[in-house]
Amino acid sequence: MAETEHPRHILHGFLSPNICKELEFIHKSCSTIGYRQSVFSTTLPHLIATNSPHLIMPFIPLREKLKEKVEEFFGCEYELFIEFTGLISWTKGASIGWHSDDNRPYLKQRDYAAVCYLNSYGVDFGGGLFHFQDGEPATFVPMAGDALIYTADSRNVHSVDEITHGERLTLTLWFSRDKSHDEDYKLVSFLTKLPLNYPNTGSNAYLPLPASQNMYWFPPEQSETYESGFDIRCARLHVLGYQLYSKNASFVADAQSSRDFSDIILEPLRVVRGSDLFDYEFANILHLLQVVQFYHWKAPELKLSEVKTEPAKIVSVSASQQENIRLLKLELLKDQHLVETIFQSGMYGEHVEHDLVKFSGMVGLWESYTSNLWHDLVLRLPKWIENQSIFVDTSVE
Ligand SMILES: O=C(O)CCC(=O)C(=O)O
Ligand SMILES: [Fe+2]
Repeated sequence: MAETEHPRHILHGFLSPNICKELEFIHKSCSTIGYRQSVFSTTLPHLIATNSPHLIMPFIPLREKLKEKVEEFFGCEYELFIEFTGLISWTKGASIGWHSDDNRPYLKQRDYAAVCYLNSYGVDFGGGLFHFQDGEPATFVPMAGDALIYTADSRNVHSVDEITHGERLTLTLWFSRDKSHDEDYKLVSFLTKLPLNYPNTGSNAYLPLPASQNMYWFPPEQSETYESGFDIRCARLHVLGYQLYSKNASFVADAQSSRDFSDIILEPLRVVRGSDLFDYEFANILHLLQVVQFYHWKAPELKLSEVKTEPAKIVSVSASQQENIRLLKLELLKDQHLVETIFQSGMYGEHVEHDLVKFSGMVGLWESYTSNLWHDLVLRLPKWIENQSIFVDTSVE
C-alpha cells in the first residue's frame, strides 16, 4: 500500500530498451505539434485518424500492465479506466512549473498519472529533471525504461526543468475512476469506423494519411502564413541527413502555379542522401518518414546481408534534380537554424549510420512489420468491439 502523505512510486526498468526504441520510432514518424510550447505529441486517436491504427498495437500490453501496477500499488484493483495515453516529447525551451495533474476543472477526473521515460537525461537531452515539491524523492532523473507513478492530486505537486537541448520523450498515461472518461470507449468507436475489409491486397492499405498541414508546422504561431519556421516531418528527415525529391517541385516554383509546396509532400516523393537518390516512390511524406525512422530503429541490429537490398535503384542526382531538391527544402525548412535547435542534440547528436543501399532493403521489412501489426489488430478488434474495451487477448495468440 502506498505511503499516504505523498503516494508515489518508481518502477525501475519497467520498459525494455527495445520497446523504448519502438515507441520512439512511432513518435518520430507520427507526432504533431503538441499542446504547449516546444512540445510534440502522438495520441492514439491521431494514429487511428492518420490510417496508422496498427501502430496502437505496441501500446496495448503496456497500458494494461501499467494500469495493473497502478491499481496494485494504490490499492484500487479493477477500479480504474485509462483516461489518456500518449507519447509526448519536449524540446529546447519546454518546461512546466509546480502543478498537480488534476489542477484544472476539466482535469478533475484524473486520479493517477504514469510517466514512462523512453530516453535518458544526459544522453538524449539536457535539463528536464523532474522535481516533487514535497517528500522523497525530491528529484527524479529520467532514464530510459523507468516509470514514475503518482496520484494526480495536490499530494504530488511537481515540476519539470526547462529542456536545454535534445528531445525528451515519454509515454504518459492518466487514469480515472470515472467510466465516462474511459479512453478505450472512444478508441473502439474510432476503430469501428475503419473499413473492415483490411488488410486488403497490396500494401496500399497500410499507407499513412497525413493530417492537415498546420498540425506539422513549427512554431504553431507561424502556421497561418508559413513564412518562417519549418515542417516537422521534413525537419526530422533533415537532421538525419535525408532530403526530398519530387518531380513536381519545379512546376510549383513557377510563378503562375496556384499549387503549394505543402501539397507536394502529400504526393509521391523520393528520398535523397548526399548525391544519391533512391529510385523508389514513397506515397507521401509520412510514408517516407515512417520507413526512415524504421530504418533508424532497426538498422543497428541488422547486417547488410540480412536485408534484401536494391543497389540498382540507387542513382546519382542530376543537376536539375538537385535544383528541385533545393527548392523543396527552401520552402519547407524556412528556418534551418531553428530546425537544428529543436531537433538536433548538438554534442549528443544522433550517431547515425549512412547506407542508402541498406535503407533500400528496409522498405520490405517495414511492410512486413506493418502488415503483421494490421493482422494482429484485425484479429483482436471484434472482441474489443464486443467488450467496448481494449485488452491483451491471450486466446488469439
Ligand atoms: O514528463 C514528465 O516528467 C512530467 C510531465 C508533467 O508533469 C505533465 O505533463 O503534467
Ligand atoms: Fe504533471
